[in-house]
Amino acid sequence: GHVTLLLRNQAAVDAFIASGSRVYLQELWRDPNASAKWTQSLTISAACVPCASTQSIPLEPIQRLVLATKAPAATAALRSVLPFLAPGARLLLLQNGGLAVADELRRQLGPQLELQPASSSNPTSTTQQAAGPAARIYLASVTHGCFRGEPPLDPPGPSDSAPHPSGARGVVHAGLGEVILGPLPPPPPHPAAATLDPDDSAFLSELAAALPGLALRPTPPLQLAAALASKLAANAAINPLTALLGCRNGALVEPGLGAPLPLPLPLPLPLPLLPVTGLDGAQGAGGGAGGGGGSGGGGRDGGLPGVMRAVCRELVAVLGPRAFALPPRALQAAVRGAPVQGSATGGGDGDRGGQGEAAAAEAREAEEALYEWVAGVARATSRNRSSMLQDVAAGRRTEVDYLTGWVVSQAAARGVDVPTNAALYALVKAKERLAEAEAEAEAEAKAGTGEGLAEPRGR
Ligand SMILES: CC(C)(CO)[C@@H](O)C(=O)[O-]
Repeated sequence: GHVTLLLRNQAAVDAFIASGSRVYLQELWRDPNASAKWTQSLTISAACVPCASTQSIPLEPIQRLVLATKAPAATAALRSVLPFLAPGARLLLLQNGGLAVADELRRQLGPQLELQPASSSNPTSTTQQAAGPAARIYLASVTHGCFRGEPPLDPPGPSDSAPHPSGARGVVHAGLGEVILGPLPPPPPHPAAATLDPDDSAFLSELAAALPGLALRPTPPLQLAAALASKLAANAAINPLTALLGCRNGALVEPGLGAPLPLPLPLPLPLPLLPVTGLDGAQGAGGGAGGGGGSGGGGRDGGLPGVMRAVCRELVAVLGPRAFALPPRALQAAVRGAPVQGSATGGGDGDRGGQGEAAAAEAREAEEALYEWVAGVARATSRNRSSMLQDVAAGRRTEVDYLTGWVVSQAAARGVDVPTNAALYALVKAKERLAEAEAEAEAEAKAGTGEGLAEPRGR
């Protein structure tokens, strides 16, 4: 089919055309030594919506829209293309924080997209999109590792004769993950379907077959909601910490850096820096900071893993222990080397402690499994600079409102205390404001010296 790249303004369209109207791809995961070949797309037309009517490119009714903006821009971008959507258009939303983006869409574009509002008490539909001409919305949890890169100026492959212009748009696919993609789950308390309806199934299977490099997994709404909740946990635990500390993901789980040092500390200690009189107290009380001593787990609740664990614990308290896509209990227990206890979901015999105890045990298991999964994501992406770290470093608005901010607002609505998430949220917002103020001051300084107005040098 015909692909049109919709960009934010005419300047971006002009720049894309000047760069050759193509997108280049390097699949580094296939060949990790950087010599992997660049391949190029066919020529792609580009347009911007506010100026589309004045362009020579007629914007045909959009049948399929891939919305690849950051979370804070998603609703506005979708609103801008509403008049161009064909009846029954399929919209693929790829943002981090899919659950928060879905909430915002319901609030702001619900009537236009015929979405079931969160407050609706009519649970008749299991997929929340009304029958008829309304758009069909799909959300995704994406775990591929990608970043923008510029291909070298020489021709990318033997079939290409001419070098491309400088500034060509390249994407480096560094880590192979997957795209868990399915129909927008309905808002709670409506039940989400555990199977795909035939129309969605046919569309998603066709897409998966057409794009094998994306490892696209068609997923029913119920399982998709769980995958989005788990991904949210990874983003809420990893992104704020890496953005605040300016570190790569792996540092969060690195022993001795993120993770607490084993106690007692190996000698010799760096004694010269410590006042001799305070030594006993300092070692005994300060060493287990973070509550590790109380848990009896050799400091397992301390250090940065302790913070990530607290983020997971709070998420389980807000969304419930069954909201996440976690490995089956037997597998979790096997991984930890622990015997599987009686069912915590009720109905088991020997239910002496009553339901409260069973629920607490289930919550503890979910917290532990969620933390293990999140720590695994940090290890698997250890060389990554998280998207939030990159946003902060570039002075851009982060997605924190759609990740930690969403957790905090859901917690408030349900009367649950989430002190760790609340603190991380406040810190990232402060960091955002500081970066913004710095960028403004820098721009003003440049304008004052005329530096920002200089002609670009060379070509
Ligand atoms: C999983 C993740 C945290 C890895 O860097 C990624 O979703 C990100 O950077 O936002």
